[in-house]
Amino acid sequence: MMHVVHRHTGWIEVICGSMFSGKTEELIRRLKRAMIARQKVAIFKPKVDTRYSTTEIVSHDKQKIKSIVVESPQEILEKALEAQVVGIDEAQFFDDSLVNICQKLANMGKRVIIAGLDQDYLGKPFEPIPQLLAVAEYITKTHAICVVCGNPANHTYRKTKQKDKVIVGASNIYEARCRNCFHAPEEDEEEEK
Ligand SMILES: Nc1ncnc2c1ncn2[C@@H]1O[C@H](COP(=O)(O)OP(=O)(O)O)[C@@H](O)[C@H]1O
Ligand SMILES: Cc1cn([C@H]2C[C@H](O)[C@@H](COP(=O)(O)O)O2)c(=O)[nH]c1=O
Ligand SMILES: [Zn+2]
Repeated sequence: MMHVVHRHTGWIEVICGSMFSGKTEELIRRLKRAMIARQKVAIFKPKVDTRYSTTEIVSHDKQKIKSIVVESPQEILEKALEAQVVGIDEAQFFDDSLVNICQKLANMGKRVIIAGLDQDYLGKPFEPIPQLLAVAEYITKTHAICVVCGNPANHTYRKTKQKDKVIVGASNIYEARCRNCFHAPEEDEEEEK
């Protein structure tokens, strides 16, 4: 009879959705539960996001958890060697090398939980989240509430005319909108003509 040995495996979980949809709250919830179970947890966020704190991940509703600020995905790999669970917030601000690094971490037997925006303010896919969705074992799509009509919101509307893809901000610049109430800013400009 063949004897199959089941090796402990790691995996990738992605939490994605619009701004204000509860990605960070869900990430914090999962990480706190792992900590309660005395698992070794390492939490990271990119240097570009210093919105609320440099030492913590902070949700829009002020829930917090200690985190390490890193400049690159390679730094996550180096600093997560001892961890059983790896949390990464604002993953859309990392370059595409994050995908390979998360695969490596999962192949090392770690649980990797990633939160990030799946679309930018134009409604375009926000890399590297779409690539991470392709390789993840588990995917959670979170929804905010459309501030115009109250439907589930899958989009992030930018209230200013800034055109850079990356503009760090919160409700001062952005709002959650549903499919019906969202339109890309170019459409605003068309209407103004
Ligand atoms: N339009 C909205 N819909 C739902 N929650 C909102 C909205 N605007 C602000 N919030 C707040 O944002 C919180 C979610 O924050 P957070 O987890 O940081 O979201 P994300 O990481 O997806 O941006 C909610 O619990 C709520 O307090
Ligand atoms: C849509 C969009 C957002 N951003 C920025 C704005 C915030 O700093 C983060 C998202 O934070 P959250 O935890 O999901 O609320 O991303 C951006 O730079 N470009 C965009 O198109
Ligand atoms: Zn709406």
